[in-house]
Amino acid sequence: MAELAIETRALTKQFDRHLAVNDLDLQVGAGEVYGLIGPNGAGKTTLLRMLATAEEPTTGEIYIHGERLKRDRTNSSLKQRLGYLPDDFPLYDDLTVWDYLDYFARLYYLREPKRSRRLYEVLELVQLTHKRKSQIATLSRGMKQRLSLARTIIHEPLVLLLDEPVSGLDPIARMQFRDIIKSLHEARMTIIISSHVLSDLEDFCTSIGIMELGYLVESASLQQLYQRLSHQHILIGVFGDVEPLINQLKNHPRVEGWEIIPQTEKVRVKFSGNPENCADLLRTLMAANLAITEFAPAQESLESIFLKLEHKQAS
Ligand SMILES: Nc1ncnc2c1ncn2[C@@H]1O[C@H](COP(=O)(O)OP(=O)(O)OP(=O)(O)O)[C@@H](O)[C@H]1O
Repeated sequence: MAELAIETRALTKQFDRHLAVNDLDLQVGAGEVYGLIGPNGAGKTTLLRMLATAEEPTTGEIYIHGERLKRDRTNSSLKQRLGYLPDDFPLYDDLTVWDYLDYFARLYYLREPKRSRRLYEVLELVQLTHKRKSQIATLSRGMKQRLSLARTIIHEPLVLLLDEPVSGLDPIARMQFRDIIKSLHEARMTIIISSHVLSDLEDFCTSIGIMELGYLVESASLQQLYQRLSHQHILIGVFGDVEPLINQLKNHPRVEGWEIIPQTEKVRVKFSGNPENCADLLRTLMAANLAITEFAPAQESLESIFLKLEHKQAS
């Protein structure tokens, strides 16, 4: 893995007799978008709050870019590198978008002319430039969430911690939020984003971690997950008789099974392998002079992969 942006070692948080986060070793590489999935009460918020120094760990350690993070006053510059969007942060309805962001920029000691420049920059990024003079009360829910994100990044943090930022947003608002996350990812920010629904995160995360009952039960890059578990189907069509196709399939080491689709000249093939193996199968069929009319690999969704891992709640 590249340089670690976030690392926790045996991180634990206990509330009375309840372990909300349990002996957690998390590693997030610099520049990753790490999706943290888990059902209600799994410990996601508690973990993010500890990473944001809003909560004191009971035991264990946190490192940000290799530097030990503490809640005391010893490392204020390190804390400046963090941006935290809690799931319930209030907005001030009476303020305009501009005044709200300006207020937070001042809290971070941004001075003019840099402050205005930065405000325009973040407004552009969250697509709210045209709303800068509007009162917050008049914004849609999606716009309010984008404004909250703008506040969270106003001081150009290196690490962004987002607690369920898309829950409650409609599909279009989600898509807009996702596009902004993609831009932040391109700008090499490291992002942890939590949700209790995998499908919210799957298409823009580079890694996924699953929490259940305070434990991190899975943590891997998307690529690793696909490689580890991906069994795919390939729909193959031939012109004419399917028998010669079946004979070829029998001899291919990556073919695990097949099913002839009734009343068609198509076969659904169960296949284990990467895209290169897939290309190899197609080459073999062509070399055998089969009249292929269709060759359509379909990758399994992450959701069904997780169901196989039996993290049913998280899916
Ligand atoms: N301040 C607190 N005092 C006591 N218990 C707490 C406190 N904060 C969290 N907990 C408990 O710790 C557990 C983990 O809660 P947490 O909010 O971290 O989960 P979560 O995964 O973020 O869930 P959600 O999706 O509901 O936000 C829960 O059982 C919760 O009741």
